[in-house]
Amino acid sequence: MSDPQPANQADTPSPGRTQSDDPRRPVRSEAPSGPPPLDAPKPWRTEGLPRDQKDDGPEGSGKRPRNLWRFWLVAGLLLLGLWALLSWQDSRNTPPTIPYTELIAQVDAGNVKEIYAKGDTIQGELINEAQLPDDGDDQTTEGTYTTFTTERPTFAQDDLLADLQAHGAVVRATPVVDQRGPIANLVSSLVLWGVLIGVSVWAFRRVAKGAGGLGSFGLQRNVKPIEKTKVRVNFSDVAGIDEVKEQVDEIVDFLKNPDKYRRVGARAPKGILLEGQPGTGKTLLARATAGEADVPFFSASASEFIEMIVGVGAQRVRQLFDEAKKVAPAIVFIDEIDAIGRARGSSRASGSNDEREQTLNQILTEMDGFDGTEGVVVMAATNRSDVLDPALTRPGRFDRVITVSAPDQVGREKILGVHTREIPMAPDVNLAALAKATPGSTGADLANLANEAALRAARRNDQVVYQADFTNALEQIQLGVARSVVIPDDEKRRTAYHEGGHALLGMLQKGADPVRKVSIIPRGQALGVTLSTPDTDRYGYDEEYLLGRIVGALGGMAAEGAVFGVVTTGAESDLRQATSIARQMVGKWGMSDKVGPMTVLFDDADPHQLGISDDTLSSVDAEVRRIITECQARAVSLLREHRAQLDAIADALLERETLDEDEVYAVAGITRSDQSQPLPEQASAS
Ligand SMILES: Nc1ncnc2c1ncn2[C@@H]1O[C@H](COP(=O)(O)OP(=O)(O)OP(=O)(O)O)[C@@H](O)[C@H]1O
Ligand SMILES: [Zn+2]
Repeated sequence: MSDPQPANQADTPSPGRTQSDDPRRPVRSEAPSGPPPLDAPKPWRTEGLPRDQKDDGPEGSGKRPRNLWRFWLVAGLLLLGLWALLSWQDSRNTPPTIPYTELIAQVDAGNVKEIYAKGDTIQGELINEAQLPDDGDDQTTEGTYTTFTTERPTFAQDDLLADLQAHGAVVRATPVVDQRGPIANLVSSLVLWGVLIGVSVWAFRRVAKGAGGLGSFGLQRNVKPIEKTKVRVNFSDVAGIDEVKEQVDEIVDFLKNPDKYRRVGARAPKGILLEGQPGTGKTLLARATAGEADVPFFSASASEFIEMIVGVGAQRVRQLFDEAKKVAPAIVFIDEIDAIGRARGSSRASGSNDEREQTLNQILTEMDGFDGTEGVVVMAATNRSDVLDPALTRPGRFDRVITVSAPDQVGREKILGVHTREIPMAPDVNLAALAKATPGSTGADLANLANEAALRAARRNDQVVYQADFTNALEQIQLGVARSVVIPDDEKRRTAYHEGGHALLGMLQKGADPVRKVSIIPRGQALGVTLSTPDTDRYGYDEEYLLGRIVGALGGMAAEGAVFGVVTTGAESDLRQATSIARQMVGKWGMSDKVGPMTVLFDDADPHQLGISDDTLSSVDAEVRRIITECQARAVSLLREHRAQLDAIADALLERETLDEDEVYAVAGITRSDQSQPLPEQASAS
């Protein structure tokens, strides 16, 4: 799941659980052992491309085995040549073997210059050339010889040493004859060094290439080319974001009929920046644009560029654009552009700065280089357009920014429609109801929901998917996967009161999001869960609502305190959530008279560096503490006042473990109808 669920989820976790702390995107419901994201970003994507269309050229994915093969072939040939040379030299230099009696004869003739003996093997050199004896020994060769080798028979009784000395021959301990000629020695040492140096250079390059060029040798061929992809996704696969689709329509038209624009000297926008939270379909939209225009799609993830050694990122950018220009009209898509496009000096930039800047500069250079007639349109995606370097959004670069936001209820229904096209569904499936129950969900969340529902039917071996599959899948996604652990009775009771506290306060406060589900079945790290979601999509919140959220978040701890008089670790994430909302109220949304209407809290920056004084910061702390303390007092007093209702919910939870919306309101004796009055929708999403 790439995106938070629209759930105000209050739970009793063990330590270590993280929660979204932005109340505008109510709390993320974690499915701790949920499936991996459907579309995990890969550096170079290959999309739905039939095998035969894949560009699998010499630099394609088949590169690695091929180059290795060539390497071993060359190395093998070299070794073979060396071996042949050496044995030729050896054969030329190997002295002929003579009979021992011949040696004795030469010694007696005084013709032996020097002798080298090791054990019974004797080598030596004559003073004058002598005729080889023709004794039929197959080891002797015809002709004359000066150097020789021979074996001394073990039964020989002569005193060879005395004989040799008597005839003035030199007896040595080192070989008289060098077995290897000088050429062979030179060649073998050269080859040895060559191989050593070659192997180390090769290994170094492999390492230096990092992910880019594993297993290849040769630098230029190493920059991984871009998967050119024929896209088979088009606008019919993108739903619920019609206003955004309209904005890219013009680009589709330009890519389809570049001449129409060229004729009148009109230029296509060079860069389009798609901005929006994860999972809203930015990548999908870019691909669909390419699919709709029927042009090649080049996709790269910016974070991949900066994992390389310095210089390679820029080189790959150059290649990306070169490849695109070759087949223009085309779309170049750069995902996660904020990974390289963060404003300089920003604190959370990752990767080496040099590499980031070089890569970014290369992208800017490439974009500046277009005169708009090449037909290459650059699309980039980010979920943090606020941190981007202004150089990126200057005119002539990514000057068209399209915000892709989470779909509204109608949009969600359409997206569910897209993702259930291939799913056989029972007549009871009600996509509209599902869309209503999933405010804040993104396209990716909904795609995941549809898939999870289908998986449930498949596990049952069913032919069709029922509404219950969808609602159960949704529950699992929103609440987490149930765990089968045995919880001791007293802890269960405490959890029942803890969740009961959250639920009751959620139901009692005017304007709060309705409670949808309360459960004391342990899920993931949590011992229990209370889920509230709004009735309608909400885009902005008022102070009263936010205070209600804090009161509700503190409700679990307050209930445990009121009933058992103890504080447990179960409130950790509740406290984090409450604190986070309070801090943002004071530091971001101007909801404190003391601090006033100014921004003190910045997402990315240290307030000190921005010149916020310590005085101001400590008054923020004081205001946060005041808000939380007041909310806590309110939680405690509300629960005391409504203790009977709290007991009723806790008892029902102990008995049934999970209560749905109707049940929990019934148990508490609260009627829902007059509960929520939708707030006027505000357009400001940030
Ligand atoms: N508007 C939509 N219509 C249909 N399906 C959608 C839509 N939005 C998202 N999806 C589904 O969610 C998946 C993930 O979306 P996508 O990768 O395009 O999101 P993204 O905004 O690029 O996310 P990220 O920022 O994480 O890369 C898509 O492959 C698609 O299945
Ligand atoms: Zn809690």
